Amino acid sequence: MNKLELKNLTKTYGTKNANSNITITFENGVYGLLGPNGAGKTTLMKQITTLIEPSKGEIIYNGKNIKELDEKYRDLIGYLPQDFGVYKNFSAKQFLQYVAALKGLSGKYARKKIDKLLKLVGLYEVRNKAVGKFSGGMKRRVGIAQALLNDPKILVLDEPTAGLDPQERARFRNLISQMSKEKIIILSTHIISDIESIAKETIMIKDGAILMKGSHKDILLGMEGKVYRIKTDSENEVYEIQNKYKVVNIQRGVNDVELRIISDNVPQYKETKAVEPKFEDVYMFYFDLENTKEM
Ligand SMILES: Nc1ncnc2c1ncn2[C@@H]1O[C@H](COP(=O)(O)OP(=O)(O)OP(=O)(O)O)[C@@H](O)[C@H]1O
Repeated sequence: MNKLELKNLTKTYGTKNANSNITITFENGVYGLLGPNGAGKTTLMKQITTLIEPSKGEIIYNGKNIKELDEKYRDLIGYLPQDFGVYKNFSAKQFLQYVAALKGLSGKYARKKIDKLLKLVGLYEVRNKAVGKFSGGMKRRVGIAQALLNDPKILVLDEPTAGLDPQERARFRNLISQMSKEKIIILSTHIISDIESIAKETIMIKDGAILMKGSHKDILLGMEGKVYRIKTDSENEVYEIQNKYKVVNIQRGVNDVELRIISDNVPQYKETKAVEPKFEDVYMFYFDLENTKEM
């Protein structure tokens, strides 16, 4: 069994809540935390990894409070922080040996594990090269390898795909999917396509609180009948539509303009068509469109 329950987690700094009343149950699989900068994702991840103590609420792992489990709980965690740094002069292998030693792993077991992980993240061939010479994506992969050294049951990845190119991102998604059967994997991202392809459940966070959570399908269902495409050749209408509705996308053709909008009521324009919601619409509806597109 692998079950992690967050109950009413709240973190207060002075008069400000970095998060409040977060209640979620995680079981094996990938969970995506989606939200704009400052929404409270990092705070939540640090609470889960015990780096931040909640001001209120509790965390229960397999029926036991993690305060009681203490070291036993920390041994189950693998964490890739957002600001993960590596020692530039170390080779990938030396760096992993160093982290392994910090985690209390040594000898033949550690050596075997390190080789296995270097192969898993595709860095075995360059294992003796200085990490300082690695690309951003390669450094991120070293970060993922170090998070996996202790065979974690709970893997927490803060913005793991930041700075990865599309090929590296695809590789990363495959890696995560392969591991998700026997682990709880919690990852935060701004990138909708990360969530669409691997998360079994998405938790949308805004201003420190959960806005919505559910499967991709459940979340899209909530937007059913709210997304429309309007075509017009009148600039006045474009202006009016932009003022009246949340516009997700706007495309200018030679003779007309096509707008993708979100509305609770059917818009009354000549060329209006209801369309299938996409995850991007959901994000736009609740947050803003900035930072959501794959770079
Ligand atoms: N040590 C602190 N003292 C005061 N306020 C803090 C502290 N840490 C975080 N906050 C505030 O709590 C809120 C949530 O921060 P958090 O870092 O969890 O957001 P986030 O969603 O992870 O954003 P990002 O993606 O930028 O890391 C922010 O408004 C932030 O300014």
